[in-house]
Amino acid sequence: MKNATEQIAQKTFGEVEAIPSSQRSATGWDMTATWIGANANNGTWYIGGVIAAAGMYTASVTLIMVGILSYVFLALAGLMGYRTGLPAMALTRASFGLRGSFVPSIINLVQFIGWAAANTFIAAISISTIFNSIFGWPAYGSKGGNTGLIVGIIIMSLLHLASISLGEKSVRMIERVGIILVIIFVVWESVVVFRNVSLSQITAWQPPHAVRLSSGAVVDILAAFNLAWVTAASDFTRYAKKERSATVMSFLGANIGLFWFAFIGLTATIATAITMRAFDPNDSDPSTIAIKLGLGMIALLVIVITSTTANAVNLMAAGSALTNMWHRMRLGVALWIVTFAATLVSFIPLWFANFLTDFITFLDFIGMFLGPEIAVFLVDYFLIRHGKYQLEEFVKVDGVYWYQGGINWRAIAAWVIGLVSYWVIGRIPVIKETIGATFVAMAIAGLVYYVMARKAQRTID
Ligand SMILES: Nc1ccnc(=O)[nH]1
Repeated sequence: MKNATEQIAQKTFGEVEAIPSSQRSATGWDMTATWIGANANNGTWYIGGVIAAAGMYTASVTLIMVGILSYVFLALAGLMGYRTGLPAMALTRASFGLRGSFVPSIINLVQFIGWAAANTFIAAISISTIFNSIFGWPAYGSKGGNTGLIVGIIIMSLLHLASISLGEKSVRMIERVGIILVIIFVVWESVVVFRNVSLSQITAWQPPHAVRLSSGAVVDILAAFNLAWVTAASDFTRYAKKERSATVMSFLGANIGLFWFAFIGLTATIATAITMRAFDPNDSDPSTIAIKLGLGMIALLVIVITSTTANAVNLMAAGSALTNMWHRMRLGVALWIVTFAATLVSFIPLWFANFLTDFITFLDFIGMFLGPEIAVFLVDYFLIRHGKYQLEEFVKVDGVYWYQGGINWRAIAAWVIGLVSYWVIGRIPVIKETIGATFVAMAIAGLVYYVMARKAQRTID
């Protein structure tokens, strides 16, 4: 125990709260359900439709490989949260420095608000399409088509407010009911898809040359899509009772949600392209497909519910990032702020002609910023610190994680090198055609950080 003078002498920076094992209640099933719920939604369906532009074979092989690799990173990040009890952004204090962790925190705040807005907009497109078919409102993209979108955004935002104000329990309830509706809908839709076209037709279909996506482009799209969850992992796994739940179950849940929904989006989009004899990646919207295939009202329900559950995870992660920077703010208040911000951001695509282009740009930024960041904090925890962080150092000015003035410049440098690499490598044709830039940039950032951090450790020893 420190005496009073020592405590005054020891200056602190912010606050972090570790969840002790006595307060942990999340089971393996909760972890699986959280990550299935996170990925079993409209956005995943939509991304499945987007990668259809690479053809069935490239799209599905890439989907599986990138999913497995990305969610190994999710499991590793989840393990950090489980072992320490700390939220994701507080954990980056150890690698980036107490002050340096503001960089990952701001990125997380922006990207999770961005995701909530993207999912809201994707849901609003669906809602407006359904209003068009049921009430004859002008369709998305035609004159007056914004009315349906605006109503859709408002419906989604009210549901977000309801889900955060009622707290975690209500989200869990929505999740449980939602998953049953989703299963019914998805089975139904699969039956309709395969009644109209055969699997062999789907695998034989080739995208038109003008819109064809290379395999590297698909890797980068999917990597960004999947890695975006990694920086939220600890926010949830720190409540897990068992290590296996935090790691294996998160891994399984995220992959199940991803494969399940992206495959439906993929096959349904190709099926639409075959039956309509025209391919449009914007057709990947589930309700466009639902209506073209003769489904309707139930699609609306499923879309709204699943987007709400996914966004509950996004808003929680954004709120948590805000509290790492603004420690006097309670999580509840932070949640209200990020939810309002997400509502405002959801309206932005209304002013741009093509949501798909905006969305791909958003993913490009995520891959560039997050990939190298994830590489740095995983290398720091597992390789530099050998899986041990000292909890009491997380708030100490001049402590182990203070580095120079609160910033670990080595982490920042490795991260910047990683993101410049992403930018440069992504422009090399052979990379674009094959493995994509994201994982290469991660490897570079991780390696650079490892070398610099080891060198620094040796000089101290
Ligand atoms: N793939 C995703 C990552 C993060 N947030 C989402 O809503 N979706």
